[in-house]
Amino acid sequence: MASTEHSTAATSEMDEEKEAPPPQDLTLGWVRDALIRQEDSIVLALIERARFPYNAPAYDPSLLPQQGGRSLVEAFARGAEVLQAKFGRYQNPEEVSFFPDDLPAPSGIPYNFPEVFHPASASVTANNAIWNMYFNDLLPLFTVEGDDGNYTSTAAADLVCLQALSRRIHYGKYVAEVKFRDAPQDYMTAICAKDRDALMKLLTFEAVEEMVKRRVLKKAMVFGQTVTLEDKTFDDETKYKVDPAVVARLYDEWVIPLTKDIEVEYLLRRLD
Ligand SMILES: O=C(O)C(=O)C[C@]1(C(=O)O)C=C[C@@H](O)C=C1
Repeated sequence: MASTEHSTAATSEMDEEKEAPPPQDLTLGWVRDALIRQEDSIVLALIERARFPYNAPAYDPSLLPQQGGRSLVEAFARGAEVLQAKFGRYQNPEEVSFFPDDLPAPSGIPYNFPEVFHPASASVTANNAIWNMYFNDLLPLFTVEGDDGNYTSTAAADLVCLQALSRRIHYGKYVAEVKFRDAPQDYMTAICAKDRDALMKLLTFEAVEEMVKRRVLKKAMVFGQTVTLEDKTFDDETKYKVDPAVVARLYDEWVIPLTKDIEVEYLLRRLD
């Protein structure tokens, strides 16, 4: 009996860790838990990318003339998206393509993902802004200068970071939908007036944002330590795999503001 109880408890803990599709009766608590889980993916993706130096040739379009003016990173991302689209990645409304114009029809295993989004709002995207922010602002902050020739592995690691950031930021659509359903009258007034400032004010919870920033800073410290068998204390001299301050800044300057932009854009189309 005791062992059955134990295994039941273990299963439910594992279920909490697993990423299940959003339920139809979405709650703000459920969406926020999903955002917390995605913090792990983002921090770990940055740590993986930081294993390689900056690797400038991966971003230089002149080095791959046969790719029609595209850098290795862009050509790799486009090719990876084509392959992943073919096997159904973008059937999941959580996944948003960076290059949607060139994608083939899916021929993967069919699955009925719950339709949570309002149809007119579903196509809202911030992927251009995410792409530009990642390469122009973020990447130089968490990679060291240098060239170790691992351009394709670098491009693959970049794409994992971009996809994790994109998924998190576009989760703003779930947040917006659930907030709209919870207080339709408040939101309808601002939507009808096309009042972006009022919408921004309605959907902002500063105390939650502060908690998110403190938590990602802590996660970058915990996940970014070098684990050894010796006892040691962590202090200002501790070297982290990615600077925790950069992860906090990523959320403060880009992830949270872009999530809020997605929420506003989603809501503006919510009554169409
Ligand atoms: O949790 C929410 O209510 C969200 O809208 C998400 C989020 C975030 O990006 O983390 C964005 C806006 C809020 O001010 C708080 C947090």
